[in-house]
Amino acid sequence: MYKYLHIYQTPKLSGSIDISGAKNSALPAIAATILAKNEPTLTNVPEVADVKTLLKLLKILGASFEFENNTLKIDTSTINNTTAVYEIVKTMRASILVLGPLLTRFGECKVSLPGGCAIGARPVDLHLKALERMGADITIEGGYIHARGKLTGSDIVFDKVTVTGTENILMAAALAKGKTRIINAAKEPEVVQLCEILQNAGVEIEGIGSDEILITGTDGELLDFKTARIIPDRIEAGTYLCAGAITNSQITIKKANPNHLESILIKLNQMGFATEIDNDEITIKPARKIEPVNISTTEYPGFPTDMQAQFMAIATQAEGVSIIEERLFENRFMHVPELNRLGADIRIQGKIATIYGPKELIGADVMATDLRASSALVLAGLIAEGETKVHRIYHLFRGYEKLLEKFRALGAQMELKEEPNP
Ligand SMILES: CC(=O)N[C@H]1[C@@H](OP(=O)(O)OP(=O)(O)OC[C@H]2O[C@@H](n3ccc(=O)[nH]c3=O)[C@H](O)[C@@H]2O)O[C@H](CO)[C@@H](O)[C@@H]1O
Ligand SMILES: C=C(OP(=O)(O)O)C(=O)O
Repeated sequence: MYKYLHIYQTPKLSGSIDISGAKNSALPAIAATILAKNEPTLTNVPEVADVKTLLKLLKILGASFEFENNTLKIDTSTINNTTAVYEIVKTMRASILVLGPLLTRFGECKVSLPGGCAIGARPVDLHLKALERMGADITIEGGYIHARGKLTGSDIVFDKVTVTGTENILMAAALAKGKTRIINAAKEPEVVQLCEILQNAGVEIEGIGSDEILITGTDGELLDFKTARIIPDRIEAGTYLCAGAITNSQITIKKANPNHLESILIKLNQMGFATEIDNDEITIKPARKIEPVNISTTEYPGFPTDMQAQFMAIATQAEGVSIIEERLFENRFMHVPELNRLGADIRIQGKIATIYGPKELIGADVMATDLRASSALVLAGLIAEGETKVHRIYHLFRGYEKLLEKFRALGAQMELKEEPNP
């Protein structure tokens, strides 16, 4: 049997929901526990498929953990295997995050080379070059990255800003001998949280939140982790705000961090939606007229690629022509043909999507292709006349905790249904 999401048209949403911890912060934070001498505790960890996949990988490596009520207590002192197998890595690219910590702690590891995925080729060449600069000997054998050697601090210049690349080098540098300078580092809030976790565990780090980070390694000494609370998921927060926007409703998200959502809020405001911030709560209000928008995805603090698909769904309802440029991933428009199946008029030319709005959407069968493309289809399904079935829904559960519960709390009508494999 396989599951699909059956969505009934829901003209208006209302009410409020809590935002979960960020998947993209939980993953590096969990990988970093490989560097621990104690048993670290992480709170506000989202119970999503990607987190469970990473924990499965750590268990295969020999770690043990308890994960209950969003609190993770993990013991990595028992790791006795340093091979991240293909069977796990193929289901989650972020498994590459164990490369830096395994190598720096054990001096040797094998990590299956992540292939391309639905949104692009996504090479890891920058991770590998940086580790080589730090003294690693890296070969690719039988589809595996085989890394060996003791790491020493070095100057790393990333040719492109890479989030998991920066995270891998931060973790590798934490136990290396000497100082590592990362130039052109990623500044995403998730990178900042990883720096803070490592700093609280005893690693000297300067330049946190800037594009130049200086890490003084402990020369092999394991770290004493303090309990850390995973930051709110800015992409989940943005997605629910988009649900308010596409249905032109007033809803409130709680336990969010508005500072991490600036570019998203600005674009919602430009589209005519007022937003009100009260500490960690954000309320979105209906627009008198939904205005078209121009968006170009870029690194933080710019507009996130992980919100591109959701804004495209809203743009189908704007009164005029919107332009969305995807600058990070070469294949991140897989939702376009599916939105068009629902009645949207979106045309792609290279990195640019032109969205002709407003168009009345009509329910249909659509196919989820990746995590955020799936969420855009759910948003479109809310306003599509009649019923929409979103297939291959497992993508969504990689990153949205309690998705059905949260949408239902806002008044949406949707259910998970099963049908035999075709
Ligand atoms: C688990 C996690 O945190 N995932 C996020 C992370 O992915 P991820 O860390 O994989 O994305 P990167 O920041 O590395 O990718 C940015 C760009 O650099 C390129 N690149 C990257 C590494 C490399 O070695 N060579 C190379 O060419 C990529 O193909 C892409 O075009 O940041 C992306 C960009 O904000 C987000 O969409 C993902 O949700
Ligand atoms: C692209 C994403 O995740 P990943 O980098 O793990 O594929 C995402 O969270 O939108």
